[in-house]
Amino acid sequence: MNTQIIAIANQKGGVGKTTTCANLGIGLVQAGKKVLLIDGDPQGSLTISLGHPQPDKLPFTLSDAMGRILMDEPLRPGEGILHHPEGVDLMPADIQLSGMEVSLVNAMSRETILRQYLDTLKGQYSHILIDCQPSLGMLTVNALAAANRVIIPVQAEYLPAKGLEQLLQTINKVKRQINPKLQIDGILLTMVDNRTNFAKEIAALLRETYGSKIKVFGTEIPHSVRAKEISAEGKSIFAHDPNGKVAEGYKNLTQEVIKLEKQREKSRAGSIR
Ligand SMILES: Nc1ncnc2c1ncn2[C@@H]1O[C@H](COP(=O)(O)OP(=O)(O)OP(=O)(O)O)[C@@H](O)[C@H]1O
Ligand SMILES: [Mg+2]
Repeated sequence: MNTQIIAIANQKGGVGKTTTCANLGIGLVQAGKKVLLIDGDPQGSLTISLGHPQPDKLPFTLSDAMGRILMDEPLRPGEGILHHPEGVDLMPADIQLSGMEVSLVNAMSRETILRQYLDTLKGQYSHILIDCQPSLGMLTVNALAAANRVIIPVQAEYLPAKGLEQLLQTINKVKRQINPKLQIDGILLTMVDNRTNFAKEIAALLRETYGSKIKVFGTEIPHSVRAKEISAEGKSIFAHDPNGKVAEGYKNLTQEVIKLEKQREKSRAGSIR
């Protein structure tokens, strides 16, 4: 299986990375895909939002898996992977993962430990989504080194000035030095309040500034309290508010993501022919 590995990254906090990871992941499951989510944040927000309120009580988390790779120790097939009732698999994270940031500093091939871990799982999934922490540290670099695609959620409420530049620089550096396959899928506007023109202005500004280089997804995720409620419920927006506008947003995003990979496959096939 040609596994698509998508990092959901932005070093700015609270822009909708985790919400997007969970709901795009479950959206892909509903579209018939086999999906693994990786919680790449020591805060464990993705783990919590998928029904595990105390990640530090879990017997095995991403830091254990990466530790095995670092120590060259074997992993059992699927070891520590949790199954969510809505059909998605999850490699959880807890606060121990913050220690990994330190362990990696002096490790050999430190940028590719996560990639090596995912290599052991790849054949089993059509899609692996990585929820990044809000920083550009070693864990995010590991996610970018493992991925072939990046989605950048941007909260439509603020002008994403300097931060985005820095993120794009990091992505380009990883692409140049470690992972030439890495491609930016696009910028995703989140928490869009349609009562104001702000999102439209920001989208226009983003397209003007980056449009020639980076796609801004046609889908925008609307702001809704229903989206805020889901992390406490441990379920997706599709289960919590199936007919709401956020569910519709993530459904459309799922279709855009699938369309992108089909387009790329086609152009690859075309260039081989
Ligand atoms: N479409 C939405 N409408 C309203 N609230 C939302 C929406 N999407 C996410 N939120 C809320 O905004 C907050 C931040 O979202 P989320 O945790 O997904 O962001 P994040 O980028 O992962 O944050 P962090 O950088 O801390 O990891 C959460 O409380 C979440 O419930
Ligand atoms: Mg998060």
